[in-house]
Amino acid sequence: AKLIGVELVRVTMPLKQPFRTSFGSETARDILLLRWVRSDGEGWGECVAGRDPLYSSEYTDGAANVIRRFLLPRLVADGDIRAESVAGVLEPISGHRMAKAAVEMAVLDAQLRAEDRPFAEYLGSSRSRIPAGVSIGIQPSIGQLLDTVGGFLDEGYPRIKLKIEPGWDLEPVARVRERFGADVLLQVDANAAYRLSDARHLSGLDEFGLLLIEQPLANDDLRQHAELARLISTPICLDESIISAAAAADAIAMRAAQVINIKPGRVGGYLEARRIHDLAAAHGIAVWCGGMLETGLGRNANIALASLPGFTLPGDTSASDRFYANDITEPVVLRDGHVPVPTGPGLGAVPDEGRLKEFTVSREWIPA
Ligand SMILES: CC(=O)N[C@@H](Cc1ccc2ccccc2c1)C(=O)O
Ligand SMILES: [Mg+2]
Repeated sequence: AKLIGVELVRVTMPLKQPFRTSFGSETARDILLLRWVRSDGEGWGECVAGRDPLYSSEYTDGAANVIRRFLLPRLVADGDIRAESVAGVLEPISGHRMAKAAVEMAVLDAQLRAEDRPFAEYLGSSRSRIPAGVSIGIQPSIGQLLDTVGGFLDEGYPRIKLKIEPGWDLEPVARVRERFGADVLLQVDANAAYRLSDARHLSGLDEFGLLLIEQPLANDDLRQHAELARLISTPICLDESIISAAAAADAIAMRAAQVINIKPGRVGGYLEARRIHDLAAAHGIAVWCGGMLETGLGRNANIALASLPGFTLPGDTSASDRFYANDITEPVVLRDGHVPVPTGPGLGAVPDEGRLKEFTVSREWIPA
């Protein structure tokens, strides 16, 4: 089918509460969406980059720029690009994985819709729903943390993740354990806030029976994570460090990660994400699907990916209303601690025109 053109749509989604991590606090999500228009239909992609380059070196304006100037021209030149070819065609462009992932996602959505195929069927997965975890930011006080945790447990979330940083780690975990007991599935995410010299301090988490500690050290330091893994008993999970299947192979071989958080945007797309799932499964490494405060577009695609069998731990695939009062798609809803795997064609969701309009900041049409 012929490519007619691509539309870059910038939306700003206000968060219900500020979301604070060790790298900053966010009150709204600045998101770049792509509408991939073919002669036989269209597809949507979502770029997970933040407005500012804090979680990673990518940022929303930069992604829009690299897509407009370097990624689209190469794909348009190809004529009738298929999703499975996008990564190869874009390989000469160095980095920009989140931007590349957004483009591949839009191509994949359009392709699957044209074939009337649900993403889960394309992946060969069969679960109809998956358990959903929830990520809780650093709170202003222990009291507010306990209220927030209690609220999400009351909603039925089967797994709680707490953001931690130096000065907000042992006590919050101890107080959550004290209030909610030892059986709650509990994990922490440091977003690279610690150093190897903090190992003794971090071993203080070992008594709390956490599922894992996510990305305790610097994004580019597998060796130090392997050292830390010998000094603490809490399993180490990597997020920011795992930027590709090759990086996952290194982390597994070096024992720098016992668990891997898979984020399609971070690794360059859903097809690379599946390769990491397959690699981890071959090594007996558990994976779960991370979140980037996606709209229902990325959220539904993540849920379909997370329905693959190797995703054995609940991911950050919370309901839409965890972050947003209104989503730009039909909201993802939590039921009995699970979210449904989308069954419609493509990646499973389309924007509601009215909602999209409400949050749109700018639209830019790029003819093929
Ligand atoms: C759900 C969760 O904890 N996500 C990320 C952190 C994160 C949080 C907020 C973000 C906002 C804009 C861009 C990137 C962001 C990444 C994580 O697992 O580490
Ligand atoms: Mg993380």
